[in-house]
Amino acid sequence: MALTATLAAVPPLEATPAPARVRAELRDLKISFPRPDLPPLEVISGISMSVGEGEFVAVVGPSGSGKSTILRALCGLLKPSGGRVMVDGRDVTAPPPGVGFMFQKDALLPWRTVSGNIAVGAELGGTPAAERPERIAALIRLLRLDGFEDAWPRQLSGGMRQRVSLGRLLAYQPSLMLMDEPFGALDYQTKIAMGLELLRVWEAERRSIIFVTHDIEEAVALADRVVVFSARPARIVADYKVTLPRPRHMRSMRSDPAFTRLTEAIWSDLALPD
Ligand SMILES: Nc1ncnc2c1ncn2[C@@H]1O[C@H](COP(=O)(O)OP(=O)(O)OP(=O)(O)O)[C@@H](O)[C@H]1O
Repeated sequence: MALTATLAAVPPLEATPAPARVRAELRDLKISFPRPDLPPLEVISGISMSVGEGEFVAVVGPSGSGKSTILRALCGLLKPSGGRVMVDGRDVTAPPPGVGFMFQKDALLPWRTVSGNIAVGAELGGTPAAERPERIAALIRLLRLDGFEDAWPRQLSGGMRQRVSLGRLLAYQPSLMLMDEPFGALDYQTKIAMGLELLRVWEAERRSIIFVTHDIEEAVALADRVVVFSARPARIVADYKVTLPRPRHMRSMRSDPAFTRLTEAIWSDLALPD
């Protein structure tokens, strides 16, 4: 595969052909935080990007560059200092309907079972009560949690807990999933397995995803696009289209020269040491 095709940086927003439907859009977004006795801390300095329907976009960048901050802005938890944050064409001023969040640390309710935790998503997402049992059972099968329906969170491994969190997120039926290092706390093998699990689910359900990670290989392995942030104040230093075929197979992909070239290009963008 030609290097230029694999590493083709997506042109700036104005020139990007419109995806089928834009789910989320940041337009010249600026975010600063006030500080006592100091000038405001400028965290985001003019970021423009959009995420199309069913698109999987990974965001990588140095620690403290503002990756979580843009997710919080998309959730309506932060007011921009400038520019616009839009979900489904509307400016975000409060948590928008249809946007679901998943963090590194699971936030399962310890007093609810696996089914009960997934049910929270269905309840919040407005699934009619009569349809919930079937939907929850389908998610339990999809996430390979069969046999653990009645287990308590404390009885689960870290990977299983994140699968339940993912089940709860999917039960909410979000049109946009914001994932902030969801597998960052897991061991290497479980992280790879969870990445594959997420891809399988995403291929079945095709929700739009913004996936923040520190892990360049994870970003390339999972996403349709990888957006690279600079150090704070963040701007976009690259926006790569990942042309690796789907479904993705971790082992063969890791030996694909296109995979290596892309991870190395991002490594250079982030100015990581050799
Ligand atoms: N509510 C807040 N008030 C003041 N400063 C904040 C606030 N939230 C975030 N910051 C600052 O904004 C910067 C970016 O934080 P953010 O959590 O978005 O970075 P990140 O790229 O997600 O980092 P990491 O990769 O380490 O998780 C940091 O310097 C942080 O201290």
